[in-house]
Amino acid sequence: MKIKFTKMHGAGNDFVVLDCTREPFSLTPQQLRFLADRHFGIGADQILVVEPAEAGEADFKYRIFNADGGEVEQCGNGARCFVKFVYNKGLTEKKRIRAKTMKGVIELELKEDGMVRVSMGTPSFEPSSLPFNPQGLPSREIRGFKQWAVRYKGELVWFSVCSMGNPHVTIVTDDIESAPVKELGPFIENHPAFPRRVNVGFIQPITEHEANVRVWERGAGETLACGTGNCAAAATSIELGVLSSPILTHNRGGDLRLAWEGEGEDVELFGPAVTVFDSEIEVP
Ligand SMILES: N[C@@H](CCC[C@H](N)C(=O)O)C(=O)O
Repeated sequence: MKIKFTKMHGAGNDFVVLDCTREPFSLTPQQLRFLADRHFGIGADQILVVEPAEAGEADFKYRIFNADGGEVEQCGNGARCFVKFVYNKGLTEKKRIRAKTMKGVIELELKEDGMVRVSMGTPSFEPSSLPFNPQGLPSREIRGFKQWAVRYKGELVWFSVCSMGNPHVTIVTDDIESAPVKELGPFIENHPAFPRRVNVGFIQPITEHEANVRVWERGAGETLACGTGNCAAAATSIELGVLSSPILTHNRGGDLRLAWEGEGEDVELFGPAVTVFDSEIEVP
């Protein structure tokens, strides 16, 4: 089967975007892994599939698949690319779009300067929302905000949990470059306390409103940026009192801007969305 695709990225978090609004088709997890494969396929952290929404519920349905072929709930950088994709392909004339994801409807806005603002929904710090089963793990509170620890190489590593629709752990570090993202990331991603696995973010506050961030993504490994990982890390850092809104984050693939006014409010994410090329590929 030959399919048309668009390669895009948001701060270096890269995507294969598929238009299934006119002709629906479905791909097996093996075919999705092939598309994401950087040696034998196109290469991507996630595959984004645009579908029509049910009448009245949203403008589009937007599905997200990790490079390992698993379908997931939410993707912040992908959401920005999705907006640019539907607008540039003439699938809509709207610049404010509502998109239905696995976890509900998110609101997006294409700005005049080409940047995209996404309302990513309210963060939840409830363990059950990830899900996270903390039984047996050491715990503590900082300013009334709960943290837990895993033992890694003989040391306790303290972390917080946050759901942005998808599950996140955030670890505050004082040196982002030496943070063991590639070792501790997969260790926590696959820890039995997280039955649906988890994304693992590291954040190094620089000033009250600025931080460095790296994220080990569930089902994709370390990416150059993770939008929901940045949202979770920002909201967690605000709760811990180490950062204040608004926050500028530096990621290996570029900068993102975030704002969160506290409990019950949506996290706002701003950043770039770039089209790299359009092409087609024979999928085995
Ligand atoms: N890159 C994304 C998140 C994609 C999904 C994530 N790996 C998960 O498994 O939840 C983003 O920009 O948010």
